Amino acid sequence: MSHAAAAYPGFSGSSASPDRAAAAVAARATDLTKVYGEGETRVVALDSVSVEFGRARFTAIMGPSGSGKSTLMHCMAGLDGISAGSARIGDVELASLGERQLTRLRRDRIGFIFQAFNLLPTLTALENITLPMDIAGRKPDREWVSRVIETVGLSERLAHRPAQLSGGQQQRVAVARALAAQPEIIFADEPTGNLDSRSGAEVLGFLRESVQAMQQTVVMVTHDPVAASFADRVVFLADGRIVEELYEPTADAVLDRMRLFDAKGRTS
Ligand SMILES: Nc1ncnc2c1ncn2[C@@H]1O[C@H](COP(=O)(O)OP(=O)(O)OP(=O)(O)O)[C@@H](O)[C@H]1O
Repeated sequence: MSHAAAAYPGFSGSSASPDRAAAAVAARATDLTKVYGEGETRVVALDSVSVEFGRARFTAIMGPSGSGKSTLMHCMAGLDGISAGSARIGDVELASLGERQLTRLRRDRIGFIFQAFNLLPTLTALENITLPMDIAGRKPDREWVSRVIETVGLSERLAHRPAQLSGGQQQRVAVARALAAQPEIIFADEPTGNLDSRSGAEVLGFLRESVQAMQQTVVMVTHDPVAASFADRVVFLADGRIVEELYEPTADAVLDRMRLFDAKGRTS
């Protein structure tokens, strides 16, 4: 049993294999470079990064603070422009889109889960879950939404407002909100950063379940080796470059790699 399976009862473990990585690609960066500032304040946050995020796969992005994790996610999600190279969601080249087209793409094709749950306090759990679809003028697929709500265990809490929910429950609402619209890809930035380990494991279990049972694609930035062990694959960044990948990671294997990079960082 993997570490993830031990941490999350009901979690059946990953059946993914590296072979499946060659299957359909949900998002792809090619020689993606992102530079912030100029002159003395110039920072190369991403240095010619090429990476594919497979469909119906759970990928974790790890690396030391400042290595470019959030930048990679923001560029791939169309939240930040790129300096050179290419970032695609499906077949769509993000740099070719205008601001309105980008907004529509984010709304219609991408789901987001942030460390701060970003729920609207005046809305109930159910209203928060269906809000993105309401804004997009899309009719929620009731059967699907019910399945998502059941999967994340919120059936008894739908009329509650965020303040009446625990942190773990609030993040489950955020997960359900991202899943309900059936986006092509979900980007999660430290989704368990504000949760205790048990709630965190639950939320990660639901994300894992959404990949396995619902063929959702998830890309998650995390510092936590246990969180990363729920993924099919871990991509390690250092100084804006991809330096390592790990398939079917265990928390121990992730920790080992992190120690290795720390040691290299100190000696280089
Ligand atoms: N808006 C910005 N303006 C200038 N520099 C930035 C900006 N955003 C990020 N950077 C720089 O780009 C580099 C990568 O930052 P990024 O936030 O992607 O790292 P990270 O790996 O997500 O870090 P952390 O784990 O601390 O969140 C850092 O050196 C950071 O200072």
